[in-house]
Amino acid sequence: MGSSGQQVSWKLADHPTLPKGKTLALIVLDGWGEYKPDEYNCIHVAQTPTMDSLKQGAPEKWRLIRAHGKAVGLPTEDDMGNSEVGHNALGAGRIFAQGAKLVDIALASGKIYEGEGFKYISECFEKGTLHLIGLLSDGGVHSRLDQLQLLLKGASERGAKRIRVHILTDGRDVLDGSSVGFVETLESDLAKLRENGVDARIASGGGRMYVTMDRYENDWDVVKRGWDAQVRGEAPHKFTNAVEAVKKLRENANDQYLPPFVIVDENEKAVGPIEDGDAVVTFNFRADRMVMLAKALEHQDFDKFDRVKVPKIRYAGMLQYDGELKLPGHYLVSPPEIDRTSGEYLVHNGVRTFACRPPSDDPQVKGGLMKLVSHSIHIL
Ligand SMILES: O=C(O)[C@H](O)COP(=O)(O)O
Repeated sequence: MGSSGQQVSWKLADHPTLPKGKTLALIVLDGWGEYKPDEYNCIHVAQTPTMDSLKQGAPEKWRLIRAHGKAVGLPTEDDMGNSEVGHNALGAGRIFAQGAKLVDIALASGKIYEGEGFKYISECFEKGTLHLIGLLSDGGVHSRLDQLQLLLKGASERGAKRIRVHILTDGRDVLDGSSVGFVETLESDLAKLRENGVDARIASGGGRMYVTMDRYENDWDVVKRGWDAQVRGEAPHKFTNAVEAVKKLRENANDQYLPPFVIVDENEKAVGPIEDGDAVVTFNFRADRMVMLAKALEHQDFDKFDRVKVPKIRYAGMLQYDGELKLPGHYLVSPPEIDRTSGEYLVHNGVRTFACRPPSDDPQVKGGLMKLVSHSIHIL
């Protein structure tokens, strides 16, 4: 069965030019591409004799494929590619809307508010606080500021009376230093919500590479630093204003590595630790750097660090981040369902495959290009 529910044949026609019985290699070069040949293009400027000889040796066989924008299921042509969308798109044979686009569609249609995930968290709006945790930038790789803005508006219009945003500054998918502008924009949005009677504030923050957004279980201390600030309201730096916090902490660190901070009131009390009865949404659509926090928020038997306090909350991810682990159990938008990948076709047609990939790419690759199928050998 295909994703449309129709019976689809697995049979592949013989390729018009590729000979049968010969070995074929598919090699993915991460970060390699062609663009305007100017002095700022490092691949153009570098000595690349092997690639040059491949290109010049058989120009009739040389093809360029797009790895960004609409060709890989992103919302616009201005969206840069990244490893997750590339791994999902390669070998799918069709264009699937990726997380960023699925969230855009769900927000534009309002369907995000009709889904099970939003209903689940909104049960807390009457008595509890809505916490939004995620990357604050317009990079479009893990999250987008305009999606956060729409979610803030939509949630407050649907009953959220007290909102706390826990920000992670970027400087990796966007320019270093841009964090200040993003925090100013968010602060002005929150001020407008306050004018309309919603108690909305930034509660904590830190740089994405030092606070919360680790990946592949590389360093749980990163997640712990975020947990202490977001859940316990504890951090080495305390400020009464988030713009001031980011400006001050940038004196000794760039956006990616800002140390954790909490926003406190005039009595030095944190304004927004996560408490029993609260709702939490992690608003990144991309999975890899949110899975670890999702585990800490959701798993009863979590043992990667001492959480000290484990509030009884209702938690939803922007998307479900791991389909196999069903993590998190509640989410606002369903992730792309990528089926019938090229790897599956090869197996169904009796073509033996050998796949070799870095273990770090596992969560992304297993959904797309090299979806694990029986009879294919995978080496990590
Ligand atoms: O998470 C990161 O490090 C970047 O935002 C994207 O990196 P990648 O797409 O190359 O994994």
